[in-house]
Amino acid sequence: MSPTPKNPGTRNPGTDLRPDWFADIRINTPAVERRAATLPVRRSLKKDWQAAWLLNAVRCIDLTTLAGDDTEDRVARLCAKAMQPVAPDLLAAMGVEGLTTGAVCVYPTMVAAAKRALGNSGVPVASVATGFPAGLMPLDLRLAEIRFALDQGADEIDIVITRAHVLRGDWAALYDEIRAMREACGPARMKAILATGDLKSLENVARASHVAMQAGSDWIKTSTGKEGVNATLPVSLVMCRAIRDYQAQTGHRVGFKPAGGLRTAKDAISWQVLMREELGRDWLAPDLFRIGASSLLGDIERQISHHVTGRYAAAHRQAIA
Ligand SMILES: O=C[C@H](O)COP(=O)(O)O
Repeated sequence: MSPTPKNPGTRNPGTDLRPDWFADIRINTPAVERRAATLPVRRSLKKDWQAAWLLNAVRCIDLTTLAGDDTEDRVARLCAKAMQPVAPDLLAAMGVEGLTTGAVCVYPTMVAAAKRALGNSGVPVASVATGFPAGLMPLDLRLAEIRFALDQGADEIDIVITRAHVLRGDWAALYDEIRAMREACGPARMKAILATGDLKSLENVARASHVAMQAGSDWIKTSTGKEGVNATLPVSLVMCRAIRDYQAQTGHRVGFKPAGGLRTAKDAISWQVLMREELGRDWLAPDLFRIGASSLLGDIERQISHHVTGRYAAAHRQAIA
């Protein structure tokens, strides 16, 4: 029997490096792909049920801007959207109050602007760090970047791993690097971006997931959004099963964040079905589930508008995100 689960929101303290927990992992890729293919059609969600799942997706979104031309003004507009992600008239029609996104996610130099814009709304600011997106910088600079983001006020840190450690099977190097990042994060909760599109095999995805959790990551995240292939359902299924195995071994609950390329309301529902069926209802809340997305919210709001009014809103009503 698994150890008793920890409370939501508590940190994952990690463990010593335990390669024996993942060394023998073999993945049946066709079986994973078949299972993943069932998820988008697993539930035919209609009307109120569909609206409820879409509203839940909104509260789990890390509303993101990670572009070279980001400005403080753009970040302020993103934050306004995070605090009021769906038009007030639509929410009122559904009897919903106080809906925000799970967080906003920005580059370190934009954290202070995001904190100012969000004020005391309670919406956390997540900062990417450690040489996002490639991570190819000396470790001391990557750790310094975490400290900079924290000084600016970041509540959560999304780190990137050195893909070469995974490709060479150097699990000790990967563990030590993530452990050092976790220590640099202090009280801020940490998401480890595995950049799964760079990892070459589902076995590597599973092994990197285990090492990231053993090193104390509070969430594991698929992608930066900048790889050639970003979040996919097969990769997400493998990562969720690693989370389940880690919980069975330790009792610690680690969150999951698919990111990159999630654009449609249908995506938002498919990934929630995955969480519900593989990890259970507790993984449908922002403490344990985030969707990293820059443009998903627009389609969700469009579908919610259709649900409430019977019409699709004009694009200008969903101008941001
Ligand atoms: O972490 C979030 C991703 O960078 C967002 O990717 P996206 O722009 O494809 O939604």
